[in-house]
Amino acid sequence: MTASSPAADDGSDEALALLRDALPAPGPAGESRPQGPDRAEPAARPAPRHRVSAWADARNVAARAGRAAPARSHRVPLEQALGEILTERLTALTDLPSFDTSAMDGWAVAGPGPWEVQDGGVLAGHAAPGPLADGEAVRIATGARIPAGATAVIRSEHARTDEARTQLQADRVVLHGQDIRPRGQECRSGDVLLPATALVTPAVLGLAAAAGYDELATVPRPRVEILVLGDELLTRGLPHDGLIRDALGPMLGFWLRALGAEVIGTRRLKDDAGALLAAVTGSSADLVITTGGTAAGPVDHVHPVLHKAGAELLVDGVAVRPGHPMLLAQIGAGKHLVGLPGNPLAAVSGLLTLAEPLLRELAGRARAVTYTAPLRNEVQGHPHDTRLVPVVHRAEWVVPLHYNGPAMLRGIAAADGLAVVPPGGARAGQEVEILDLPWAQAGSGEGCFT
Ligand SMILES: Nc1nc2c(c(=O)[nH]1)N[C@H]1C(S)=C(S)[C@@H](COP(=O)(O)OP(=O)(O)OC[C@H]3O[C@@H](n4cnc5c(N)ncnc54)[C@H](O)[C@@H]3O)O[C@H]1N2
Ligand code: MOO
Repeated sequence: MTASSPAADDGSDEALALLRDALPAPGPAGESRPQGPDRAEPAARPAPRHRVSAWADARNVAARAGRAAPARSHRVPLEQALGEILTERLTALTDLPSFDTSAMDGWAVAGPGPWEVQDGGVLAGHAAPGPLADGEAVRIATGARIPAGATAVIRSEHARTDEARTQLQADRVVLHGQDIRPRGQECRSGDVLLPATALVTPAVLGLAAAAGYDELATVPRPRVEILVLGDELLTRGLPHDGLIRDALGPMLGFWLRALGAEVIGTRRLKDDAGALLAAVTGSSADLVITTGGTAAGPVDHVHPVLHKAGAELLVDGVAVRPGHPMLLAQIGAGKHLVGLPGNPLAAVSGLLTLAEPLLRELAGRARAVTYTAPLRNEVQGHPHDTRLVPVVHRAEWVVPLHYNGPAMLRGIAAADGLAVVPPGGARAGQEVEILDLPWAQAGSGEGCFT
């Protein structure tokens, strides 16, 4: 990396710690150093069981698995369709507006002025008003029906009545049809408003309601069950006696929902192969997510359980740091399991590498437009593997964050996204692909991460 920060040009820089992988840093930051064949590794490490997939290939396999699942559609009340993808075109069920309507509060007038003011007035949502003859005017509210015979609306501030309030005079020229929204101005019944494949946003819900819909046909959110594995995990209080807090249970459900999933449950299981087998084979979810137990330790049960369950491993290890033991398996017809490594940032890496493309395709969503941004600082690479490194946006740059070790969430919690650093690393100024976090906005990410 560059020896000194070149970018002490904004107030936040002191809070931005740069990657120091090249330094022999002791302590927690040292964990961010890539582990690989070039580095000293425990002598006891077993030989790899299989060929790991390249990072981009693994994502493609996950996306293909999602695309291969049978197409699904359901019809749900509008409010339940938010965030889902339309499976049918949104066709107007009515003209919009559905009647000639006043665009302003004022007077509906017929023919040239001055006009004789009629009794009463026309309000939005009320019964059809009586017709106007030439030379007549009536008070009218925005959104009210235009009386038959009316030729224009004059805004209240552009006309005056005499003292007796029986005669109306305009202050300016009145154009034929002014401030009248004609029926069908926005669409005619049967017009296609949105294609199937459109994402249902709050604005789409509004349009659908305006166009007469009570329900929408959409791709159901893929149903996901989360199994958090580990004897060492606590759900409350401070770590003690070798026990630690479960950092994944509180995070994954919301993250998966942001990725388009319906989370049907989060269960915590002890390191017990039988319990895991029963949970995996008994789950009704489209996607089971496990955390931990993916490696080859004495209580790492995911591989043996998948074998016992007759699952087909589609991805078994990915050349990415952190997260390389992640896996994807088919556990039944249209049913998948993503095994996330237990180290929390490694689990995030697995979530974005395998779960995101799979869920995206199952939910019928389009792939986010990929983009690159220049790194403000050099990032040391792994010799063979892709690295995913938390970054924040700063002006036109992305700045790599410290505390990016596999067991750390401090970097990612302050990040806007993850930089995809190719094997071998990336120079300062080099363009790298950025995976945005679902909630990130460019320029956010303040926090203490030095
Ligand atoms: N001999 C080898 N050992 C390890 C390798 C390897 O290649 N050879 N890979 C390492 C890497 S890299 C990772 S990542 C982990 C993956 O391990 P597992 O998926 O089997 O996960 P666990 O062993 O269950 O846990 C790892 C670590 O994470 C902590 N953890 C687990 N769950 C949670 C949670 N819900 N919240 C917070 N922390 C969690 C757990 O306590 C461990 O510290 O394997 C390495 N080992
Ligand atoms: O590097 Mo592991 O894959 O800690 O995540």
